[in-house]
Amino acid sequence: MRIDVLTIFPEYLEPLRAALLGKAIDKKLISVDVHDLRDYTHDVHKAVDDSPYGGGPGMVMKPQVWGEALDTVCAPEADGTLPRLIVPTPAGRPFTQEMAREYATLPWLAFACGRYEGIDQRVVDDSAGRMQVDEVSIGDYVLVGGEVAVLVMVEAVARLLPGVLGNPASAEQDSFSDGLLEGPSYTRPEVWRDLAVPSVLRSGNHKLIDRWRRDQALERTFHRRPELLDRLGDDQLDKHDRAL
Ligand SMILES: NCc1ccc(-c2ccccc2)nc1
Repeated sequence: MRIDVLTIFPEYLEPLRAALLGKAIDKKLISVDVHDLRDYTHDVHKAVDDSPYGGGPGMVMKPQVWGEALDTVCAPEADGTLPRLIVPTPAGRPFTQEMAREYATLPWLAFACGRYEGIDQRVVDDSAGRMQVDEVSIGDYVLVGGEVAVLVMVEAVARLLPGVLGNPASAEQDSFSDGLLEGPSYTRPEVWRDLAVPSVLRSGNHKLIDRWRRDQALERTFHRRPELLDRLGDDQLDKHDRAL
C-alpha cells in the first residue's frame, strides 16, 4: 500500500516511522511519503491560508496551494491508478472499523491534513472530479488539524494488512469484529493488590470461558455503547445473549 500525506507540519507524521509501522515500511508492506504543503506556495511568506468569505473567525486554507499539491502528489500512476483521497474533518463521515477494512483493500491512500478552519471546499469538489474523496471524522471533537486523525487512521488500516501484525489472529478478534466491545483482559499474577483474576479464566473450560467473555462483551457494550447492539443482525444474538 502506498500512503501519501500532505501537511504543513510534516514532523507530526514522524510517529508513522516508529515501531510496528516502521517495520511494515522496512518490509515494504507500506510506503509512506509525507509532503510539505508549503513546497507548493510561491510567495515569500509561503502563505497557505486566507480570510474566510462571508466573515467569521479563523482562516481557511487556500485552494490554489492545495490544487497544485494534489495535482503533483495524486497524479495518476503509469497504469492510471489514483488514490482514495481522505480528508480528516470534524464534519466528516464517522471513521469505523468497516471503513478501515475497506481502506486496507486499496492500493493507495492520500491524506489531506487541514489546519485552521479547514480547507476551501472547492479543493474537495475539484478533486472529486478525478478520484473518490472521503471527508472523515475520527470523533466528535475538534482538533487543531487533521494530522493526528491521519495517525489514527493509518494505524487502524495498516494493522489489517497481511504481515504487519505479528499475530494476525488478533486483527480478526479485535473490538468491533463481532460488533461488540471487547471485554476485560487479564494476565499474571493471579492476584494483584488483592484483586484476583476471574476464576472462570483459570478453569480450562474453554466453552465456559468463551461464554463468559461473550457475556462480558455484551454487558460492556450494553452499558457503554448500547447503540452498537441495535446494529447487530438478528442472527448475531443467540437466546442466551437475549436472556442477559
Ligand atoms: N474528527 C476529528 C477531527 C479531524 C480533523 C479536525 C480538524 C481541525 C481543524 C482543522 C482541520 C481539521 N478536527 C477534528
